[in-house]
Amino acid sequence: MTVKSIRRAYHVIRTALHYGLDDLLPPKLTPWYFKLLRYCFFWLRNQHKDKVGGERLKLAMQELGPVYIKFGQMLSTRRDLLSDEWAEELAMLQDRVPPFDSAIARESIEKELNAPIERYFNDFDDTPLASASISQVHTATLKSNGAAVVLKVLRPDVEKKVHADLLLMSQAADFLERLLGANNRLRPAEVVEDYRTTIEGELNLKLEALNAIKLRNNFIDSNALYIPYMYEELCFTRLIVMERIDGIPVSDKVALEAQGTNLKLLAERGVELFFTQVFRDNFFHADMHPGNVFVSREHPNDPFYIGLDCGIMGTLTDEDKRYLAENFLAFFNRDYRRIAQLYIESGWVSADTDVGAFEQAVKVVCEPMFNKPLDEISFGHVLLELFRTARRFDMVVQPQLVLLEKTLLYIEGLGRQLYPQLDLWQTAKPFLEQWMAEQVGPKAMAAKVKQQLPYWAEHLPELPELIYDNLKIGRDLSKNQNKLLDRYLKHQQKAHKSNYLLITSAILVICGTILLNQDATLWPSYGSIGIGITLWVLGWRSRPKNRKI
Ligand SMILES: Nc1ncnc2c1ncn2[C@@H]1O[C@H](COP(=O)(O)OP(=O)(O)OP(=O)(O)O)[C@@H](O)[C@H]1O
Repeated sequence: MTVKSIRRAYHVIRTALHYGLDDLLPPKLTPWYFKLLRYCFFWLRNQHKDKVGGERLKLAMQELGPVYIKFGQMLSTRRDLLSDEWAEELAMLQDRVPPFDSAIARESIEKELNAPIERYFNDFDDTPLASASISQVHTATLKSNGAAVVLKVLRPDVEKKVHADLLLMSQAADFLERLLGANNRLRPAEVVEDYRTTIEGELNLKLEALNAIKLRNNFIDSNALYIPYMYEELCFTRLIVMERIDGIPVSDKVALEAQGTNLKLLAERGVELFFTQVFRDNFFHADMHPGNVFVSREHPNDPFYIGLDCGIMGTLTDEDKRYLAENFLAFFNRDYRRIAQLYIESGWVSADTDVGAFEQAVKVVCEPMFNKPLDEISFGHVLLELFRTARRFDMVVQPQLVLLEKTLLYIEGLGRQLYPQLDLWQTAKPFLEQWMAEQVGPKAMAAKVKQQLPYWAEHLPELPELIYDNLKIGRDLSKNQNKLLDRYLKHQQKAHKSNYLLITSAILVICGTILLNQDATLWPSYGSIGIGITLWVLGWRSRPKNRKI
């Protein structure tokens, strides 16, 4: 421990005591050394008795600086952990920090470029366009083609500060974990680990640039989302350069209305975008707060979103996606047993969970939602309630699902804010239905077969040998057995050989037919069908003639 980290630890403890955060722990979880600490710092203690717990936590985090502010913002999205009042209080934390000296910004930029700014840029503006806790944004124009760009550069020493604060946070979380016991639902260590992954991702701007390039390519032909062009050759870990955009902040409804933006279309496109990113591309922007989303100024009748800051992206496994889609469909069918089973099948809750009790708990939270008309039901809210319930059954936190739930809640909130009559179910249904159809329809089967063809191509030649080896073992075993057993084995050998040929022929014919339907090149399809038919004839001829042994 360095002197600096001891001083920081003291600052954190003093702030916590000042806002009476220790009082928020249940009395039975207050060990003697806590009491001693309170006694030693009695003059500092709880000067904000009049304020509620959430507000006290918010003020303390505000005072502790950027890393804690970002942590508070992240906590505010964990509505599966916090009550709505606490979450709303923490969501008010503002990540506004004074800009750092432009001379330092210049120095950092030149260090990354390994050249003076003037070699690549004209009109570099020393006054930053925006300044946040992790980075600062400056405008300039590219010397090579005069394009308007922005330079995003990390704050000096931000990595060191983040890591020092993260270390303290994880120590505090481990300590709390011990106080609360193994079966606590708050899981502070897990929450801090989650935060570490997020914030460490934000410290690597190159990663943000690569995410933006991928997302831009996914939506290159889209009329719903635009991602600014990244100048990849000028992107590094501590500096990225991208096209400068000119849009209206999505939260500025007055400006959007003033230019006659089609808000209904815009709201629907938001929901469409979310489902396309999740279900089509499996790559979604997971930090869609208002500062990162803008709306195009041109063609207000055909508006599109402009997305910035791709530092936090989410992906789901194919299984997670399927369970998720099935969860929604089971919810709309009011099939609560299926929901409970899905949580167990997916491994989100442990296999020994009492299905009946879980089903009941799900029913209690979901059933009242149907008191509203179907089009008013929020998918994000459904997920949130399901996760809250599942946590009571010790759901293992799935960070990717929490990201998804948080993004969904935000997109739906945004959609409703832009166009209060937005019919979420009608907008989302085609995506879910199409995706489910693709999962079980002939297309999905063809895709699976295509995916597995290399495996079969590799292992099919080994099959006869494997079967032969198996039979040989059987034969060796039977050498000393009686004749009947010998005859039986011979019969089985023939049957096995014939079955193998018949099954292989069926696989080849099915594959060939599916490939033919998929407009694939003709020769592999016909070849596969031809070989299939030949094997079928061989298999049929080699089957055992006598049914009796
Ligand atoms: N390509 C761009 N064109 C125009 N303005 C931009 C561009 N990129 C960023 N900005 C401006 O800079 C602000 C901060 O950018 P960005 O969100 O990428 O930074 P950040 O440090 O990650 O901030 P936060 O932590 O709040 O997300 C944006 O809200 C926007 O106003």
